[in-house]
Amino acid sequence: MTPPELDRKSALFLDLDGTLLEIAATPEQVVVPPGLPSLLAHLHHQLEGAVAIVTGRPLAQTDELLRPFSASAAGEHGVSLRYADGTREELPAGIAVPSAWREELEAAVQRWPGVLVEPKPHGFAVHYRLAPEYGNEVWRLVRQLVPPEHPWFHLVPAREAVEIGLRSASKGHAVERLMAHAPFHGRRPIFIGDDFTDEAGMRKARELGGIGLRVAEVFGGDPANVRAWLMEGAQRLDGRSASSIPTGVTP
Ligand SMILES: O=P(O)(O)OC[C@H]1O[C@H](O[C@H]2O[C@H](CO)[C@@H](O)[C@H](O)[C@H]2O)[C@H](O)[C@@H](O)[C@@H]1O
Repeated sequence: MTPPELDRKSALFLDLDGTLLEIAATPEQVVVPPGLPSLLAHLHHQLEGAVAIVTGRPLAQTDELLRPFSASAAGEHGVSLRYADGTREELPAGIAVPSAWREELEAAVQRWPGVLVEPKPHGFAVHYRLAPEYGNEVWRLVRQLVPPEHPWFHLVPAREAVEIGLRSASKGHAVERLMAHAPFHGRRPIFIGDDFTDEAGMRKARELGGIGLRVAEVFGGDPANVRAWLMEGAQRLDGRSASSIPTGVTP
């Protein structure tokens, strides 16, 4: 499948890790290509603000990574929302993975060298990319902690990781909420993602008359191709040459 052409009525919903950014050994080691924030800012200007980052990372961390670009966004797989006018929808701080579970996971990773925990304001991720031999044990423990029928929390499979997240949130819900507001309302949503949690965002984009693009299928699994497509879209929208876009982004 070839990706569609961006047009002035598009709205972009972009996942971060594995979509805009190459996967790194640990969450802290991701590298943001130097021109990416300005490319996003340029598209944001061209699409009158209809560009949102929809990520599993907390919003503060996302802003830090993409600084100075900051716009509409959903963090922690849809738990936190920020609209174009800066309004936030955020759950109370107390609605979070219970400290007993956090402590049990922190204690467990002491026995599993290379396994990392990533505490978030509401959720809690465990990464085994550096020690895949412990993947089964990680899953065994999180399944014990969070049974399938748990009313508030569920397990979110991720790339070489698993996260305990809030059942009530999803990237689909985030797309729906953002699409109900300016400047997204009335546009054609294009959701691009690479991971299990992105599927809900893609489904919602399709339900709302748009499209969902999997990085593996449409971009050969390579975030550089996603960035190149965004760059081409920006050029086409401008009717200008690549050199006139102040990004310096190299796919
Ligand atoms: O929704 P996303 O923006 O794709 O975020 C999903 C998770 O991404 C991060 O973890 C993943 O990327 C890391 C850096 O490349 C990698 O080391 C890890 O193995 C991946 O699972 C992030 O750390 C999580 O918080 C996000 O939920």
